[in-house]
Amino acid sequence: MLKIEDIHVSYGKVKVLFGVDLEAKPGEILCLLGRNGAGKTTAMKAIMGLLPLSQGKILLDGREISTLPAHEVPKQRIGYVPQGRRLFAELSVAENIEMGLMACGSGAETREWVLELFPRLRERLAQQASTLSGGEQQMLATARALCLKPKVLLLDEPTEGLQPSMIELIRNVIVQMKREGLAVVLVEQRVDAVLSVADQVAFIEHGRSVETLAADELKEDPDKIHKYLGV
Ligand SMILES: Nc1ncnc2c1ncn2[C@@H]1O[C@H](COP(=O)(O)OP(=O)(O)OP(=O)(O)O)[C@@H](O)[C@H]1O
Repeated sequence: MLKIEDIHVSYGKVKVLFGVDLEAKPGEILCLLGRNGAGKTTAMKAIMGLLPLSQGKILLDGREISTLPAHEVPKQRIGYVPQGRRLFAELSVAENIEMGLMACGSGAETREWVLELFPRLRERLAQQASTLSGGEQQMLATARALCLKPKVLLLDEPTEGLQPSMIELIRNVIVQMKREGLAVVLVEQRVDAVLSVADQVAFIEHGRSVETLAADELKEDPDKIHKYLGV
């Protein structure tokens, strides 16, 4: 479904991606693992068209999307929950969801679907986003991305800094999205969390894809984790 082929990306003159290849398939969770600064977030931003590629391409269902302007990428039904959530802090929960729906012309049915996934948001529709707890903000950011009815969902460290009950809740939604046939790409630091949900694990080292393997293979060969992450 989503194919990233040999992408190279720079911030100004500083090159940070030197060849990243990934493939996210429907009904699967692909986890990106790598040390701090390896380039995981940069790869997600590049997929969303937020950073230009100096080499390589990104394809969705065989069609190149890396030539599209950034505002067209979500319309291809690629949902993105960036690290740090980026909500409209001054707006209410309902208004944040409305912004997500408007972005791609979704309606009441989609609104109902996301509120069923996150009942806690329904209880807080009038509350200002900035006053939500960290876990609730993560729910809202995820709900907003799901308003696109995405085929592909990119999540950058969605459980960072959350308490265990919230982590469990977010994790359940991610697994549910996989079951609904979405291709999920997840950046996650915690190896145990990766191994419990991932189908495929892609290691990125110093801006390069070094190895992608099935999560089951990784469980049988945990030395790889030490090799690439030093833990
Ligand atoms: N806006 C920027 N300008 C210049 N360099 C940047 C910028 N953003 C990131 N970098 C650099 O690019 C490299 C990759 O960063 P990136 O955030 O993609 O890594 P990461 O694997 O997501 O790390 P982490 O696990 O710490 O979130 C790092 O060396 C970082 O310092």
